[in-house]
Amino acid sequence: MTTRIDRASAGLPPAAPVRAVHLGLGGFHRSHQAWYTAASPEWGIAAYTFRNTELPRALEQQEGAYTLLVPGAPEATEAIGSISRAHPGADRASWSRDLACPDVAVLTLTVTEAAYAAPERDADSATGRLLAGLRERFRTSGAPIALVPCDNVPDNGAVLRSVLRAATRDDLRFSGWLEEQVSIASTVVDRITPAPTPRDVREVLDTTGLRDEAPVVAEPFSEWLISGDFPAGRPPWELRGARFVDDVGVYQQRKLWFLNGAHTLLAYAGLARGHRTVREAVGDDVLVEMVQAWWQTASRHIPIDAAELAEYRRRLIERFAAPGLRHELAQIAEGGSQKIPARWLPVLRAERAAGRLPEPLVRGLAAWVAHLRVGEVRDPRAAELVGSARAADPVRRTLSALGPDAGADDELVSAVGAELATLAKAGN
Ligand SMILES: NC(=O)c1ccc[n+]([C@@H]2O[C@H](COP(=O)([O-])OP(=O)(O)OC[C@H]3O[C@@H](n4cnc5c(N)ncnc54)[C@H](O)[C@@H]3O)[C@@H](O)[C@H]2O)c1
Ligand SMILES: O=P(O)(O)OC[C@@H](O)[C@@H](O)[C@H](O)[C@H](O)CO
Repeated sequence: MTTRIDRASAGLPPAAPVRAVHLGLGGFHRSHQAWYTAASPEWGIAAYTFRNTELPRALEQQEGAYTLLVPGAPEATEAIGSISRAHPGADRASWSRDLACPDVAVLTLTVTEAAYAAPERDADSATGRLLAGLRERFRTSGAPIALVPCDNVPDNGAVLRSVLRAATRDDLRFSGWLEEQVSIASTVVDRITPAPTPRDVREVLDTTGLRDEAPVVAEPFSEWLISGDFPAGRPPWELRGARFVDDVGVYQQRKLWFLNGAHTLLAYAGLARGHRTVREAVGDDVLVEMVQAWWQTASRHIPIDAAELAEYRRRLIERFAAPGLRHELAQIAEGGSQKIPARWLPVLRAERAAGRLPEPLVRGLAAWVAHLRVGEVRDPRAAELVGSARAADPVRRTLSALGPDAGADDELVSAVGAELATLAKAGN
């Protein structure tokens, strides 16, 4: 009979009082924000999923305790105890109570790129839930709070602010309170955290001797850059290396273009070449050459010192090739319509403005269209995109969905079309 992880079996202190709330409890929150918060025993998190009910149930049975497994760095594997309570998103009563509580100083979010795409008024959307909770706070204590979006979205703080403004413009008192009392930080977040699998449960049992139904596996590297104010205080995240900066802009571009941009290239081009994981894809010289060419192209448009970028690129290849982390290309390929605009388009536009056709992106876009034609497509716009990619003139129609300028660019459409034909001939 194996022992299940809980606070006592993991040697963790009792749950701390809740002073932070999280929306979008998934793998990344557990490997990143909860790990940073775990350095301080005074800050407990009440974490809410969106639709998942299994994860909060498992965490509640474990008193919030879970294992962060770090392959290749056994000293970094640890039991995390910063989640004091876990709730399904449908638990609206607790959500309202937590957000109304003046002791709660911080609300972090990992709600995927799609959640920021439009000002959603639907009560079940991330924005709807966020607004319902903030309205309760406004109605009760009115205490200040800081929102900390942690999704791979450029200017995530400014984007969240404009989503909230658009959704509340008809309510002057509430929107005035949001402007005055709700601070919104911008962040760059980084820690490669593949979607958890049943295999992780077995590995944790082998490593720690404890049964854990909610473990998470992540790489040793972690980064968190934050710019913004915390009017009601915050956990001392800097104890684990978070950095507070005036402006995250250039670091955001570096992360989104170099890391995430390369991931998205590897995902579509790698799947087309029969690979399944990032590690497999960076064992393929053709793909590494394409990623290096992408980085070379992106380097032209980012004001970071060449030596620093070279070191960043070297470390990325190391991180992508790390053994022990099974990062599925299919997972990264999900939601391309939400990811490509942030990861590739700024560089594509800058290159086109300079009269150049960036070869790695031509290949990446062709691989994306090929994926939409034959792959298992998971995307909030799947029906529309699959329809476009499988109709006549697929490249123009699909690129138009990314941006009208891309679809109207004859030279780009023709180059992507030629590449798509080459892929089709090669049997993909
Ligand atoms: N996994 C990583 O390596 C990583 C690294 C950096 C940033 N991120 C960011 O974190 C996000 C979550 O990643 P994850 O690995 O935790 O994924 P996950 O699938 O494990 O968890 C995602 C969470 O978001 C919720 N969610 C999904 N769609 C939503 C929506 N429309 N509105 C609100 N919530 C929604 C899910 O229910 C779940 O609670 C990513 O989308 C990305 O922006 C992830
Ligand atoms: O999490 P997503 O789906 O936005 O993107 C997939 C990966 O590119 C991403 O999770 C990276 O691994 C992560 O951003 C590294 O910090």
